[in-house]
Amino acid sequence: MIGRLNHVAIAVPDLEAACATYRGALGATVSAPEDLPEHGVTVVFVELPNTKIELLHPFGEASPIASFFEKNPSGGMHHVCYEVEDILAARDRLKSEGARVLGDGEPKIGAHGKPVLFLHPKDFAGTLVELEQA
Ligand SMILES: CC[C@H](C(=O)O)C(=O)SCCNC(=O)CCNC(=O)[C@H](O)C(C)(C)COP(=O)(O)OP(=O)(O)OC[C@H]1O[C@@H](n2cnc3c(N)ncnc32)[C@H](O)[C@@H]1OP(=O)(O)O
Ligand SMILES: [Co+2]
Repeated sequence: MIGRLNHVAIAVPDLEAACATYRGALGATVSAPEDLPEHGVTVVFVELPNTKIELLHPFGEASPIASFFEKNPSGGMHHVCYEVEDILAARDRLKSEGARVLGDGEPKIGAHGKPVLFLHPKDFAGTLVELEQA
């Protein structure tokens, strides 16, 4: 069911500093920051030959990633995003197998303009999983 690795997300306490590190020390191509109010984050994408790194920083008062920094003050790996051919079929299969789909269970449009869903980390080896419609 899951296909390509679309991105690996890293939550960062200082977005500007993280961008400078990826551009400078790592010589990577880094996009401009994009605020996603509906998701409570500001995102930047680091383009790699085979996938992307999503640098995440809280946006607004009710960011779902704010509490992540209470346990991970320096930031760290936040989630992985896999592509699926049919996000609704994937959701229904996962729910039938008892996996917890976060939010109201309906896909929302993500940073790439595609429908996305999130699956509870406790059901996937302690890793927050995002699914994105390919
Ligand atoms: C969609 C736009 C963009 C894109 O790519 O297109 C994005 O990716 S936006 C990304 C930001 N949005 C989200 O992360 C939405 C989904 N996340 C959530 O709903 C919450 O973050 C949730 C439910 C995963 C955790 O919420 P919260 O931290 O408030 O809950 P708890 O503190 O009760 O945590 C429960 C339990 O899970 C552990 N946890 C929390 N976050 C993570 C994580 N990122 N990876 C692994 N584990 C995580 C937390 O430590 C708790 O564990 P416990 O052992 O019970 O202490
Ligand atoms: Co993501």
